[in-house]
Amino acid sequence: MIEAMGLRKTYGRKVAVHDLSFTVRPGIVTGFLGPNGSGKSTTMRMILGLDRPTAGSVLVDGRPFARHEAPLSSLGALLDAKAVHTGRSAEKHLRAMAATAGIPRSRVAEVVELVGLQDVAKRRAGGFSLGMGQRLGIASALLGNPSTVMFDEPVNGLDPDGILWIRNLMKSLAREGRAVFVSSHLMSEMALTAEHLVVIGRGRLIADEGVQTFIDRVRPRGVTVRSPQVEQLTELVHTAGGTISATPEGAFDVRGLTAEQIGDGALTAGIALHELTTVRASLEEAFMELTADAVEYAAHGTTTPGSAPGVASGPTTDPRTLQEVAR
Ligand SMILES: Nc1ncnc2c1ncn2[C@@H]1O[C@H](COP(=O)(O)OP(=O)(O)OP(=O)(O)O)[C@@H](O)[C@H]1O
Repeated sequence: MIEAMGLRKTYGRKVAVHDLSFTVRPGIVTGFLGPNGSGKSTTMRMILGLDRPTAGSVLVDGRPFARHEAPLSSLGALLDAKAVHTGRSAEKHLRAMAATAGIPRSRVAEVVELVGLQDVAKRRAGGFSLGMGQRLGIASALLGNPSTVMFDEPVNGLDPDGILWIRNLMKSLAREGRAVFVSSHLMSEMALTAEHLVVIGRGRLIADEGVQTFIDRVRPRGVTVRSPQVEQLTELVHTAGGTISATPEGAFDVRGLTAEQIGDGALTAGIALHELTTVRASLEEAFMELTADAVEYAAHGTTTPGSAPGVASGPTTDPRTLQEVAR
């Protein structure tokens, strides 16, 4: 478990991280998202004690990481997979790490198998491909059987097989009850992997909430409707102030009205509907919208003056209900 409390980091006059507070809980994958330069690496470095906070503090399992007697058993981290430039074999590299940390040798074979490096464990790690290096970095992070794992951009540069492997690994580490904290630029990947999100922009907290809650903060993209009564449907939508356009799949994309409004209006007007689906924003669309100007937004639960553009309260529409329109 990671608890950041009022974390702040300045470099000269540059404020890289502003009063950041969040918790990474056990048993779930928490995604750490933010545009480039938003302070993710700086935050991770402060968690590991590699950078000292200008203010605030961060605890790993209730203590600063540096104060743990067996740090590798509390937090395992992969910050830069390319950092493993070693002339040693993967096995020797892991054995040396284990010996330094007082971890039994038998654990080396376990992690080698866990990350699927058995066949190449005796090969020089310096000659590893990016994917193999990534696996070795993860093996190093898991060596101490830590209760918390933290990975910075673990899927960068990996092929689809490697990405799938990392996704499944993260989920299984969380299922084992570990706290998993992972940053990534790949939103579609995060949507599949993470249950919870910590989102920052320009060093400030934008969201600390479930993935679906985050997505629901932006307007749905529209409503997909199928109906054999095209003319009546079109008239209904236009009269209520919505827009309607045909999709290549033979359905209609309705904007400016909710599915409930369309459904109720169609019922009153006697229009048969064969499909009525709200199209939710993707995580990527929500992320782009909510981090577009990070300074304008506040963490969930706090307010900014006026309502932040893009933060949904439902589509704007004709104040009349569609039943009224249909009558
Ligand atoms: N050692 C440093 N000296 C001065 N400024 C720094 C230093 N490290 C980071 N910064 C600045 O702090 C801000 C946050 O950087 P950081 O690397 O933490 O962001 P990030 O979210 O990890 O970005 P990316 O996704 O591009 O890796 C950036 O503006 C960066 O230029």
